[in-house]
Amino acid sequence: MGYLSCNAESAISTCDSYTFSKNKKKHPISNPQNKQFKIRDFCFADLKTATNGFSHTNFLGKGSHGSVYRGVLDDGALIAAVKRTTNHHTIGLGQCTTSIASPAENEIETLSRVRSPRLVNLLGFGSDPIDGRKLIVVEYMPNGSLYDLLHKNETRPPGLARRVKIAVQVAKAVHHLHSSNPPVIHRDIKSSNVLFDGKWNARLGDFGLALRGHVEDVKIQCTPPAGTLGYLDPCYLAPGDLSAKSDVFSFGILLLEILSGRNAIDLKYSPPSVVDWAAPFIRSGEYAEIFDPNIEISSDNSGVRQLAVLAARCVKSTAEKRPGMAEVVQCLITAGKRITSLVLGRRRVRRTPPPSIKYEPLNESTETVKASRASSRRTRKVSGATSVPLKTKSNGPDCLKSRHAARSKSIGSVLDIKAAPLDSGLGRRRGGGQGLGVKGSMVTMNRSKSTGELRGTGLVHKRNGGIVLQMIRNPNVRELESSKLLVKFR
Ligand SMILES: Nc1ncnc2c1ncn2[C@@H]1O[C@H](COP(=O)(O)OP(=O)(O)OP(=O)(O)O)[C@@H](O)[C@H]1O
Repeated sequence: MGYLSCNAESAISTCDSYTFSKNKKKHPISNPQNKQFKIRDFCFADLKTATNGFSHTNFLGKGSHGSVYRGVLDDGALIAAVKRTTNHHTIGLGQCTTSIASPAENEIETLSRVRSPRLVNLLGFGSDPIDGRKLIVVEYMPNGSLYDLLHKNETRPPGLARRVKIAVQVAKAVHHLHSSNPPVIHRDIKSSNVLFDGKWNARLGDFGLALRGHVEDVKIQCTPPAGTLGYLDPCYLAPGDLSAKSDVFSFGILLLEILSGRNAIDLKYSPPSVVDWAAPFIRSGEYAEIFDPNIEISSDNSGVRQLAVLAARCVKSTAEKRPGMAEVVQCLITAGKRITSLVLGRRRVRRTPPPSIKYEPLNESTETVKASRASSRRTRKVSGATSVPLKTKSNGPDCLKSRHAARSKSIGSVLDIKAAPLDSGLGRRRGGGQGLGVKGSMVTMNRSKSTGELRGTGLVHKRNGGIVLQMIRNPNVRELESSKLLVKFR
């Protein structure tokens, strides 16, 4: 994808203290945040040998500013990625004043000042003695990019817990940049710039467009907007519009991409923009709709709602209304915990058979009922409705007789459902349920101890060959979210 940037060759540089200076690179740069680490000035011949003469076999990929090669250095002790830039074009840094910074120079300058286990860190640099083109040597990421994982993964798509873990790691990377002094605004957060290290931890890379400095600094005030289409903050139209919140917007797009598995701009969808596509679902509370249909999710999990709402907040059209990255990190961690606890719950349920639950249908014969929720897209769509179909394995007319008012595997825990005829002494009909015109059974629900939250009363109905559980308003349960069945109370 191309950059929206003003790469004016005539750009002139500022004399601000952060601009990369040719004089500085003669000697290794010590990193102020990690005094131990020295940025190395590699000899071109060594980099050429390390990459087998920039051969095809060492080729890792090509970006807008150059090709990347795997390099073996220090007699095999160091494996690095060597980015060989293809041209001298500038990223418009410092167009108000006097020097030209290429993306490579900018990347070296920025990365030599920040260092984190969440970033693809700079190891050193070099330059081609013939044409002076820069070579950037960074940590080698052997497991590809997040873009590949999400969009080119032919095997199993990553599950929700893993996606959230990745989102947390990227959010921490961005937070680290924003909280550096002076702050760094990445300006190009996207899935192809998130790479996986040897332990499959996500790292943020490609600092070609990054800006280091305070927003009021001359350099930032003079640098034209740049970024990748689809991720670019719509508020960022002029240099003076730039703030850390532009990164928050791009991160929000990335989060939507991670959750949905669709591209930031995807012509297979209508509308093609992931924001335009996801926003109506989130606005109407149909959070589950924005999640990748290839992964198991529990639409009634509060973590799911939290993720969707967080993504929506990050991509708000007003920059000031977007959260800061510290809040984003916290929110993702909380959501991740909720999701992980559910996954653990599900595993537990798989190992131990669910307890039998007494079910007393209208004919007063006692049946055992297991609670589950349908995981179909159709069912998720009903999340905003008054009642939720509880899909049973049998969809036939006899499904009421089938063992349960079921819950999908994705929910992970079992609901105790005790049902009794309306006219039995077990429950008293209150308010809801009158309009369905189907004689139902009164049920009381208690969530299993492992995850315990749901309590309420409802009606079981036979409808369209399936079972419908209609919850009746429980004055003690105020929030829809309290229900683990995504039932909207009347
Ligand atoms: N540190 C690295 N380790 C391993 N592979 C890398 C590394 N850095 C980049 N690559 C590979 O090289 C490719 C090109 O990377 P580069 O950062 O130049 O461009 P990009 O991010 O894909 O695109 P653009 O330049 O348009 O942002 C990437 O797709 C990635 O697969």
